[in-house]
Amino acid sequence: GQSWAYTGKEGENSWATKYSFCGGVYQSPLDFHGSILQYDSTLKPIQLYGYNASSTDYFTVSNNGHTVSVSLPPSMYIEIPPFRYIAAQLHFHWGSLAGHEGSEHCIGGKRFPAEMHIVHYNSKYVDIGTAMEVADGLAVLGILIEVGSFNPAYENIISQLAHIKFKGQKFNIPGFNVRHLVPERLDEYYRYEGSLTTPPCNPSVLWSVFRNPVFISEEQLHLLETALYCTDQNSSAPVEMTDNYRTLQQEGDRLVSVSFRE
Ligand SMILES: NS(=O)(=O)c1cc(-c2ccccc2)cc(-c2ccccc2)c1
Ligand SMILES: [Zn+2]
Repeated sequence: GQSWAYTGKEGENSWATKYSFCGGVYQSPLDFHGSILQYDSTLKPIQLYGYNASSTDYFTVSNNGHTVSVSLPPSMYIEIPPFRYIAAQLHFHWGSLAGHEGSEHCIGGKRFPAEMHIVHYNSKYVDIGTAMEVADGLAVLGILIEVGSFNPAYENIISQLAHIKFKGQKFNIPGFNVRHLVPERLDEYYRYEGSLTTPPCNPSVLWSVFRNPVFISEEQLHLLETALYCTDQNSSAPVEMTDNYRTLQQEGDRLVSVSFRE
């Protein structure tokens, strides 16, 4: 489709001219801060199914010019009663060597080094394109990423980035257990109604952002921040893929439900 970027003429302040939802309501990401949080005792632990993909399955890792995405099999899904949401793909948002802060959601004003999104669509819709167009179509899991010790699960993806340095490149990798990319506590998360954080910014996402971050090493983060380009292999003006996160949006009259007390 049309082009957009995170900086320059086609940066996020111009998204709304080409993608009207981006200037609309219920936009994401948000900063999870005291005054908009509300404890909700009815929020149950997120239920993951089929996340332990077999190594005979394969995932396709792609550079789409804006992020690195990993295709996921429809045998993977989550249940958020009363609906089942089928996995589609996961992808990342990160910063740069300069800033090292590239998460989209923030907690109490703290931006994390990076964030991973696992995108699912409501099984009541025939396909993801249809689901994107309706308010209850998508459910995205947000995983905040902190710097800590080396993470072998994330290495499954990070070790492949050299194969997809340029826009349009894809590479198949053996399936692995995606559960190991997700924090331990599936019962502690922030929940709100929001949107895609990239154009076309459809307000069709039920967000669940886990309270606890996962950890990757400084070297793994450095690779994520330096390996990829937004441009294709033949470009005469290569553009590094960094700072691919959207700024914080207005919560409007929205509250964010939290599944934990303190
Ligand atoms: N950040 S996000 O979670 O809101 C998101 C979801 C989906 C998405 C993916 C499949 C089905 C439906 C929605 C795609 C992107 C995206 C990121 C970079 C470039 C282009 C698209 C981002
Ligand atoms: Zn995302």
